[in-house]
Amino acid sequence: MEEIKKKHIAILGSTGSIGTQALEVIQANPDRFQVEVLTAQNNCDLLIEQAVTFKPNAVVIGNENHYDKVFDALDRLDIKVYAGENALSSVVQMDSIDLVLTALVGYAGLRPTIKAIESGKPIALANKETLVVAGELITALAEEYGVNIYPVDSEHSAIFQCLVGEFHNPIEKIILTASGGPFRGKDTNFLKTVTKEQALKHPNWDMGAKITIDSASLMNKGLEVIEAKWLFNLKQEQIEVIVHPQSIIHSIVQFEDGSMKAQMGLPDMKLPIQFAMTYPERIKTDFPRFDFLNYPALTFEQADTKTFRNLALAYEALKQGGNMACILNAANEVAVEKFLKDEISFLGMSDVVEACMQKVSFVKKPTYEDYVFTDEETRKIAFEHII
Ligand SMILES: NC(=O)C1=CN([C@@H]2O[C@H](COP(=O)(O)OP(=O)(O)OC[C@H]3O[C@@H](n4cnc5c(N)ncnc54)[C@H](OP(=O)(O)O)[C@@H]3O)[C@@H](O)[C@H]2O)C=CC1
Ligand SMILES: CC(=O)[C@@H](O)[C@H](O)COP(=O)(O)O
Ligand SMILES: [Mn+2]
Repeated sequence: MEEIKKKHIAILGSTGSIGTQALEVIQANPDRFQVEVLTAQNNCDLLIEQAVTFKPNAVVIGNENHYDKVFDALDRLDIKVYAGENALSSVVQMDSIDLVLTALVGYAGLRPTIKAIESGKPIALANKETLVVAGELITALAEEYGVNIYPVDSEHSAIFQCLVGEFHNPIEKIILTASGGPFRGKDTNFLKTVTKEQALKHPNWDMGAKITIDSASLMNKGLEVIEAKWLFNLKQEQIEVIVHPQSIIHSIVQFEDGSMKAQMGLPDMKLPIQFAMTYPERIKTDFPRFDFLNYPALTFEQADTKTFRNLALAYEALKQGGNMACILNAANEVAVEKFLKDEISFLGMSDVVEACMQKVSFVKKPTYEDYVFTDEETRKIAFEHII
């Protein structure tokens, strides 16, 4: 039997929700994958445990204060240990890496993703913020370096799966499904006093804190609209959102003949993670299967963008173009962090985003340096707005 060449994977953010599920996929398929790099920001205990199990070539701990502890645990196993933000951007360039999974959260994903693309590494992209901040730059770079970006986000993986075999057929529109989050159907009066504990209870998905808050505020769907624009080269008018509380249909493509294709299954991120790592192949899994009889009703509703203003703000950022989505993202990252510390209210998050979109300098054709400056300026203005 022909031996399959193992794919050597770098996981940026291996200690998070996506990172740990990616490791489960790898553990179930040891003949196909080898872990090359693991990274974490603060969780050095889990990073060490993962490194002992998966024996990567190198690890990066973002917070340099943890370097000694990680080094002491892993050096004797012949695992290279690096620390700090710059190390992330260096490590992705290692010759031995075949695929970089960007499973870290937030703006921090941008620079390592650029460096990975410039080194010709295919990207399995979970870190949607990278495309929200700098979609134009990233897609241009990917084209220049001939690098594929495989979506991990469940909706975008669904679209991608619907497009397999259809890449020559123009898309009329796509429909991204949204669960509606824990506050679906609630009004502004109710939302005034909701707590982070309530917002962190997603009805269908178990995810990291930042994306869970984004789902509750519908910012996640706004970020996904922007992510879809860049991944699939669409106009804003071609991207719709529909609320589908069961999260079984993960998204839909409509072609120019009117035919619609949808991808469905139980809400489980291991499938999109695995598909991004094995494309174009599908490999056998023992993930639980969807049964129609357990879901007699799959339902759909209009998204309430008057109450959940973030989705409308994201469409507005997309319409304005330039660095506006970078402003939206940075303001939202500050707002979510402050909400998680009980320093602003749930509805206050949209106020911060809106204020930053009005106040931060607009740049029509941003360079990488402009994005860096915009991110910094927005964070300052967001903090001033909150104080
Ligand atoms: N979770 C999900 O189901 C889905 C997630 N996504 C996207 O995937 C990305 C990851 O999400 P998720 O796994 O939920 O997030 P988590 O918060 O669970 O994990 C984040 C990971 O990134 C690391 N990290 C945090 N901050 C930094 C930083 N500043 N620099 C470098 N690394 C950092 C964390 O390390 P440490 O543990 O040490 O803090 C952790 O490994 C996000 O962009 C999210 O939007 C998309 C679709 C679904
Ligand atoms: C699993 C995944 O892809 C998340 O982005 C999920 O879609 C969040 O659910 P919402 O639809 O509530 O934003
Ligand atoms: Mn998603």
